[in-house]
Amino acid sequence: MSNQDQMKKAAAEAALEYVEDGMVVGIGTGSTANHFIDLLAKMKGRIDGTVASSEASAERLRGHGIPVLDLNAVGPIPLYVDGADEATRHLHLIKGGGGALTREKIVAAASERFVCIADDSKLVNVLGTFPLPVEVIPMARSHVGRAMLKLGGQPELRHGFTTDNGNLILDVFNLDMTDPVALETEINQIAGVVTVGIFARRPADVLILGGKDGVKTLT
Ligand SMILES: O=C(CO)[C@H](O)[C@H](O)COP(=O)(O)O
Repeated sequence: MSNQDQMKKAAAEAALEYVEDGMVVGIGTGSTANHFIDLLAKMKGRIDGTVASSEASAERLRGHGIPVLDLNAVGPIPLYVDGADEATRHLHLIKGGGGALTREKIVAAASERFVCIADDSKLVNVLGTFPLPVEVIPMARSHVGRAMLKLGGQPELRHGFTTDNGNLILDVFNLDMTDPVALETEINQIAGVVTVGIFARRPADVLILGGKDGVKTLT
């Protein structure tokens, strides 16, 4: 396992502390979330089930014999655990590197506590070095692309990729993200945008970062 992967795993392990008996746990997507799934398997008898943010995570959960529930069949979720592509000290995030941003944002919104887990290379002062994923309805691809250019970004279609919802992803480079709440609101309002990968209006509540000197928690 690479050093970075060990740091991801250490963050995932620390997140287990937030899991309580009888909980339904929201589960993110990506390599850090996968560590969390594998670790959660050891305590699967203690939770009521999970809600997955992607088909890939649902499949991994089921592979461990962990029940996966429909979000519509559960009430508010007490805990959501997921990774991020970038995070700030204000717990604002960029997500969607794995293309699961829409379901991730839905599960995060439906959750009372969002614990974000990452290796500490993801911590940044200002979001935006990582290209911003935007999920778009296919017929709106060019329209949304032009809107991104107007905002000062350079959109690139994620070739050969379709989301779990049947949509496309534009990865947008070089956006000014000094006010992530305002930019999230602005991009959300563009017709054809399903979800923008800025998680600032609903930031994480806890950020657990694995590093070479152990795990740090920001709240
Ligand atoms: O937003 C995501 C998927 O849509 C992931 O959380 C993000 O891409 C981080 O992935 P990883 O844990 O593999 O570094």
